[in-house]
Amino acid sequence: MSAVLTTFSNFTKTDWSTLAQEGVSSVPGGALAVFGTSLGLAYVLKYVFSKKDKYAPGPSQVPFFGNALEIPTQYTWRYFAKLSEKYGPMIRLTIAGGEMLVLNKLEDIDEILVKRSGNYSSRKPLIYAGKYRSGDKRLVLLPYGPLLKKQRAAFFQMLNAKMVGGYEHIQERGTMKLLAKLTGDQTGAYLSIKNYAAETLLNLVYAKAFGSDGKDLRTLLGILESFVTDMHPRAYLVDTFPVLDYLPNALALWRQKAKKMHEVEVEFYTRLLMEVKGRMDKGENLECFAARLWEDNEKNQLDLTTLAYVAGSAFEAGTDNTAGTILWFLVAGLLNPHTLKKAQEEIDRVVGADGYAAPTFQHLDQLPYCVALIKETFRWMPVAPVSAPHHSLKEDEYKGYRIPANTTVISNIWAVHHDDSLYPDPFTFNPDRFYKPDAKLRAESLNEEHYGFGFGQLSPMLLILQRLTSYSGRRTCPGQYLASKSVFIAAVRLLWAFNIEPPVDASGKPILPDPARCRNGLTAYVHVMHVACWTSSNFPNSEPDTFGVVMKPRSDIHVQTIKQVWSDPTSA
Ligand code: HEM
Repeated sequence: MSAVLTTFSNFTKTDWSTLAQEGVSSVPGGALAVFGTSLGLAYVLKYVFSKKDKYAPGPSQVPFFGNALEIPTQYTWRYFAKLSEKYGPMIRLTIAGGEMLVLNKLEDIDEILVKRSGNYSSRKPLIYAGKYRSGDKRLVLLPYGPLLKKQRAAFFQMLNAKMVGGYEHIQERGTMKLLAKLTGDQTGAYLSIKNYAAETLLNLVYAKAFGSDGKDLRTLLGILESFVTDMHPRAYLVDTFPVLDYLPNALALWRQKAKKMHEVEVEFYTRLLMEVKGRMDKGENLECFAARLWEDNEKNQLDLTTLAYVAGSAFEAGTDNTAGTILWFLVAGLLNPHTLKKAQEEIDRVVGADGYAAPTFQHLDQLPYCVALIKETFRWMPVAPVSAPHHSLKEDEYKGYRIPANTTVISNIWAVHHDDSLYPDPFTFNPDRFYKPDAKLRAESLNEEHYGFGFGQLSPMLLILQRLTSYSGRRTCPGQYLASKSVFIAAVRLLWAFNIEPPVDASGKPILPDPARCRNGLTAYVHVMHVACWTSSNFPNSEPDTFGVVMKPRSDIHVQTIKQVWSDPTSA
């Protein structure tokens, strides 16, 4: 009950004030009153008559708002899991007349999002964030159709399991920079991990590092922050009432604002892309996502703005999730020190305990416990606990329930990962559940047996199809092979270099993180950059709340090796 009340106050504070500022202010009062009354009536009628349909069960709805006032903007996954204890694994909710179906069980997700993916792989069309701000070109918001397929194919050509092998030296170099920073300054651990994720991606996408003035980093984070806010379906009134899009420009100030942002980001992403082209034209041999996009564009035939968005999307979608997972790895390790010890022993057995050589990707297949540790991190606390909302195209029926066209379908990854019929004793962090000392391990093994990257592409048939074609699944994370490797190499190298321990209080008692407390990853990021805070997201991702960690270098030799490798730009 208290959770619902807290949530309610969050909702009132943030979303509705945004609606009031951005939407209502741009419509004349009288027209709005008539419009509002008719809509109100329509919603009441819909509410009354919809009772005849057999929908999935769910909490009762109030007229007009439906369940909007009770859906929390934080810990949404726990709220959905709690509802499923009362109503069953499929839950119907409505938000201001819009249908929502929440799926908490793997079997339902598998049937709806995977087997019937042709109907459930679209996104809700967003007028503000999609049509105007993104010029209908941003992958993550694209409805299912030819442009989405083209963009995903382009992503897949650059980031499939085989191709990401070409980026390993960038990831290894990035982690060495991280270790070098941490041996010098422990206080900035949080920021260093954030920087590692951001800079590694910038390097992978555009073959460059952030300038020392931090200008590009600030611009990128500014775009990211405002975009995630803007794509909340309730951020702008026009997305709840699309008819407002017929208003002329003079009465729709939000439209000018969205178009302005579109211009800013197109200019920024195009500049980064053109820099890569300029370097290629001068004969530089660049190993990066943008260079491969240019090379493959004869085949892909994407226009310049689309190309700019495809490359920018890689940075936007990957930065915070990668950093958040590394932070969860630290939290899990602090609470379960025996797992870190076991992993360290394994690393020492493989590369030697003397500190002269750091583990690399070449060692992955000899580190089954470390692989299991990372997989368990993805399972235990998925950084995207509820998947990005999918959108159905046509009416459907499942298990006797009606699923109308245009339903928002949300899969609760966290609930699946804590289903004890799939993962016994699910709240215990236990890498042994994935430990297979005799299995033949590949980098892709990191992505198997959990659903941290969404649902639907790892069946053996699809994997074969993937290797033969550009098929990348309909909506699963196209950066997943890169992401899991970035997390793996960072975690394994942190373990190799440091003893990872909690800080202690005055009486010597360890101060442990509380795994139940987390915050939206982007909020924290933005907070660090001293920009205004924001509290809700359409694609909520989670990172642990502030926690203390002490990383003690394991020996002077380890420190020397790190310094030596880092100071030599040719080694990683
Ligand atoms: C640990 C890191 C990451 C996690 C846990 C993660 C997870 C996810 C999840 C759960 C989705 C939604 C899937 C769905 O709609 O069903 C997603 C979408 C996406 N991810 Fe990731 N991701 C990570 C890193 C990355 C990276 C590094 C990139 C790019 C290089 C990336 C690019 C994308 C894109 C473009 C989408 C939207 C796909 C679409 O709408 O079709 N992600 N990710």
